[in-house]
Amino acid sequence: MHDLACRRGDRVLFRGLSFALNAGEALQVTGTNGTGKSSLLRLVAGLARPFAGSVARHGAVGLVDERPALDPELPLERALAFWRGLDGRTPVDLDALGLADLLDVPVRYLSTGQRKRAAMARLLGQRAEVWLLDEPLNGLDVHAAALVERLAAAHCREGGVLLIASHQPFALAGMREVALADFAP
Ligand SMILES: Nc1ncnc2c1ncn2[C@@H]1O[C@H](COP(=O)(O)OP(=O)(O)OP(=O)(O)O)[C@@H](O)[C@H]1O
Repeated sequence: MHDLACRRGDRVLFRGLSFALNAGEALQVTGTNGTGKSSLLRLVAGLARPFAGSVARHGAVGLVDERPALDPELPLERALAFWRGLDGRTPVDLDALGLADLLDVPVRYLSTGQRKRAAMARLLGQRAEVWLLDEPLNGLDVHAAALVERLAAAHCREGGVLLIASHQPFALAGMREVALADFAP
């Protein structure tokens, strides 16, 4: 991220944000509701264009936000199979994610935490080098939250890059933190 600025509607949310993440590094962006955390992830993902500055990425990007890209009408197994057809057949431990007993349940019936875990399953299958996690612990019970923290640590150990947007604490050794409010105009 180089000298990045973000505008939504007629308001500039932040400006002058520069940051570099190398392989294995993690950064948490913090800030109160509406400071622009999700907007920043969308800029980094390439889903929105910066008002100023630029983003450069190396490697594939996996974004997990509150909208899992899983067909709500399909049973979970088939919704995940759709992505396996595109992402490749990386084995994902659905048991560890607490999803093994839910494979016949339509995605629209999954609880908030179950949907989040399903989104993590898809992310793991994607094998993207860059993980962008928007409020990754939202809706998760303590066991699932600890699991996601372990998955994030493993991702970084394997040389992945991690950018988290959250106002909640996320336990990850060595993760740096930046407060988006410091870049308000
Ligand atoms: N398409 C849009 N047009 C205009 N304003 C928008 C648009 N999308 C988001 N915003 C505004 O941009 C601001 C930042 O939104 P964003 O979702 O990035 O914040 P956030 O820090 O992730 O908040 P939260 O902690 O509530 O998730 C909010 O005030 C929001 O209303």
